[in-house]
Amino acid sequence: MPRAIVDITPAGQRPDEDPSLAVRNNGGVAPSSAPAPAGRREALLLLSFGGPEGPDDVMPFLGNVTRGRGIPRERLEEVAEHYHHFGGVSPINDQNKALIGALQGALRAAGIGLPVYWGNRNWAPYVEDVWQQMADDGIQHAYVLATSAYASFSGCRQYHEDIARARAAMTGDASAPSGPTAEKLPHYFDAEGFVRANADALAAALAELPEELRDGARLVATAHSIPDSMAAVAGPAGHAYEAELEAAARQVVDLVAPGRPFDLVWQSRSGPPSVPWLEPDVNDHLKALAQAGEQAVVLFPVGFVSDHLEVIWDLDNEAKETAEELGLAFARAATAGTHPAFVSALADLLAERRAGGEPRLGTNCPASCCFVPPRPRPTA
Ligand SMILES: CC1=C(CCC(=O)O)c2cc3nc(cc4[nH]c(cc5[nH]c(cc1n2)c(C)c5CCC(=O)O)c(CCC(=O)O)c4C)C(CCC(=O)O)=C3C
Ligand SMILES: [Fe+2]
Repeated sequence: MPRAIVDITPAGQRPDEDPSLAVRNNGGVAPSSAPAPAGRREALLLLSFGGPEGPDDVMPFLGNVTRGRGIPRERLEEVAEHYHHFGGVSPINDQNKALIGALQGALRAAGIGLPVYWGNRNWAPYVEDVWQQMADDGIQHAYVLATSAYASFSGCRQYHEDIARARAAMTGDASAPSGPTAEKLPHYFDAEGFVRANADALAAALAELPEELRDGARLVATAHSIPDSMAAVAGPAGHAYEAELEAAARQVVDLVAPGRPFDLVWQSRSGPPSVPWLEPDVNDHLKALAQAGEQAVVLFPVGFVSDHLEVIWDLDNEAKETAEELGLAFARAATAGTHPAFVSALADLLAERRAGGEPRLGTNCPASCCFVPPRPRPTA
């Protein structure tokens, strides 16, 4: 069912102009540089996007995702079709459950006895409900692992806002947040295990191509397109989304084929055509490659952490079809998923944060980092 979403940041104000908005990081809790206090009851929370579990969920889910974000109706209907193609079920929920299972194993193995919870922004289990659950269970502090490795409003700041919203929902009063305090774990695009997982997948995808095409195949990294205006404010100095993606893709390729060139292109564009988003689109890029005489491509969606709907629809259906029409040999690398190196990198991030030290970007973000002004919403 759709859910009333409380506005955290009033429209028309910037956090650096209004100091009361500057504490939204980590739900209003300044990240600590000291080690976790002994005896504090802590948890790890996997915070994700959420996805529909059946046909009737699809439209309410899309309503939650796009509320106030100016996405045209036609785009929603088109995306709804993608979900209906898979029975109205997003793969992202099972993927998150699998990641939680793997994380529980890794934490046990590392002797970190924290329970792992799961909450989402756009679908059940909602982050507000899991916050109440953690409070009921006596959890005092949550380390929040978002299912995005990068900067940007969508990938970082919006997760901070989710935490703030969940803490505000505990009392129904945004000025009196309650429940467990929180620290979001930092961006992990450059974590060795994330890079290793993507590199293993890239090597496996390359090996799917006919042998004579492998050395010449074009390596193409993909990530979710975002509006130019969102890209311009990503990170403390702007454009951190693109910079982090470029850095991650470079490291991935260097593990497989040191120094080999690659392209970074964008997928899953949304929004009205009048609004510029990051380009080129992956399909346009494939056309340009074919025109330039390329014979084979390997796509690696380094911008995502699991093979969710936008990966399997936009790449395995659309981009693959484009490549076939163009006569390009095509392979698609898997995302990090539950690769053991990735899972242990995530456990390391948690251990690092619990040990204290300077909080890194993603945990501690400047007040207006990744800030995209909310669109004014119609008043009820
Ligand atoms: C940067 C980024 C990530 C990666 C970081 C992260 O993972 O957080 C991401 C992930 C995801 N995006 C997802 C789904 C959707 N994203 C949409 C819309 C949008 N995404 C955006 C950006 C991103 N999105 C933006 C700027 C919009 C426009 C609306 C707005 O300004 O907010 C829409 C609305 C319809 C449409 O227009 O496409 C849907 C359904 C799913 C779930 C897939 C599944 O169910 O398996 C996942 C993991
Ligand atoms: Fe998205």
